[in-house]
Formats: sequence, C-alpha cells, structure tokens
Amino acid sequence: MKIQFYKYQGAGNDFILVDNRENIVDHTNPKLIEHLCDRRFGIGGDGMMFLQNKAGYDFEMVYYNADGQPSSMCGNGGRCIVAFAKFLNIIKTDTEFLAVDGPHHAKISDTGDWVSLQMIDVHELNTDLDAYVLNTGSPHYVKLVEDLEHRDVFHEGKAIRNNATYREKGINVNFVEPAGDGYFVRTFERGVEDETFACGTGVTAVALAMASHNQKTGHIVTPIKVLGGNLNIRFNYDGKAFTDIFLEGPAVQVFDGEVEI
Ligand SMILES: N[C@H](CCC[C@H](N)C(=O)O)C(=O)O
Repeated sequence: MKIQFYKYQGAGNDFILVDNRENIVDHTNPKLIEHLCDRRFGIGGDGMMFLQNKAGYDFEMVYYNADGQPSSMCGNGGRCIVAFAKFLNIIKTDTEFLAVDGPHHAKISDTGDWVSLQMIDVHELNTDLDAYVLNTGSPHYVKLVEDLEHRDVFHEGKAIRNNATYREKGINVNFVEPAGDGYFVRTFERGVEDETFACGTGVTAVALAMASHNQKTGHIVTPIKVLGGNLNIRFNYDGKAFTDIFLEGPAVQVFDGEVEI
C-alpha cells in the first residue's frame, strides 16, 4: 500500500508525519517505523508521528522514536504536528491536542512556521551527583560542561544513557554551557541513540534546571542555541514548581512524498 508522508523539522530535529485520521496505517509495527526513519534505506528522521482523530480534541499525536518504539513526549515533534495540523486546515492559530503525556495547548503563527507549545508542569527536580534529572514529558539528564563545541557528545551521552542507573529505561542526556543571555545545548537522545540537532523536551529541561541552579524565580524567558538553530522557553518558577511552560520555535515542512509500506 502507498501512503502520503510529510517531512518536517523543528530546529533540525526531524520527523516523518502521516495524516492517519482514516486509520489506514497500522503503526504498531516497530520494524516498519525503524525502516522509514533509517537515513539510508528509508525516508530518514529522528522519529515518526501519526495525526489521528480524538474526541474532545482537535487531533491526537502518536509518536515513535527512530528505533520504532512508542516514545514519551516529543516537544519539537509536538510543534511540528501543530504546523502539520494547520497545513491540513484542521486548525487555524490555536489548538488543543492530546499527546502521550496528556493535553497540550499550542499557538501557531499566521505564516504557519513558528509554534509555541505548552509543556506539562514540572514539580520534581532531582540531582545525580553534579547533574540534574527531571521529566518534561520525557526523562532528561542535564549537565553543565565547558567547551561544549568540542565535546564528544555521542560517546559521553551514550555512556550516561547506558550506565547502571539509566540502562533499563534510558534517559536523554543534555550537555549545557552558558551562551549570551541563555545557553548552548547539545543532546544525546534516547530512542535515536545518537546526538540530535535539537531536543524540545531537552532544552525545556535545561531551562528549568538552570533557573533552579541560578536560584532565579518569577516569569523567566530562556533563549537556547542548539546545533539546528534557536529555541525559546518561557515559564513561571516559584522556587518549587515550574508552570505555564512554553517551548517556542520554528516548525518547517521540508518535503512530502509517497512511500510503499
Ligand atoms: N527521544 C525522546 C523523545 C523525543 C524527544 C525529543 N525529540 C523532543 O523534541 O522532545 C525520548 O525517548 O524520551
């Protein structure tokens, strides 16, 4: 069977999207998703998403990592599926959709390429030696480093993701250093098992952890540079809970096509 697919990227984190409102694709086949995400034998992507109908919401986001396995929340994927929903004329500039971590509100620019996605509130921030560990819809490890540009993020990130603490469930590993009035972040992503050009739930985790690290409270806006561009995180922090968290940035349709599945 041939299906229509659309390729999107959000700050270089890239995804294959399918309009599955007619439920034509059985996406419970990890080998198929893994093949389609393969950058040489398939379309290529950090993950794959299916837009589906859901009573009470504009749509449902079903997300898989590049390894073909169902995943926790994908922030950049959430921003891209909102742009996809606008492209499909399902929404205009505001939306409420359902994802694996619950309902999400999002706004999209009239031009359809800038999306502000509300993330779940965060009430727990733990530490692991000198790193921070928190869940922003996906689990994240955040470590302040120096000379990030020259660090071996793949091997250092892979080692942490597979150590005795995290091996079983995995974790996304974010390395961060101050840059301008924000931060530079590089991420080794679970389920991609490689460094990606951006990680939305990851930069969100970094912004929250850095507010706590610097003991900043109130309404905070954190600009973050990633390999694939720039993202912005806005949130409220009272010293305990992080609320009204928005991940903002570009979401661009790169190409579309048909693929035999
Ligand atoms: N790899 C992540 C999910 C995708 C996260 C990332 N692409 C984002 O933008 O949040 C995990 O397995 O937890």
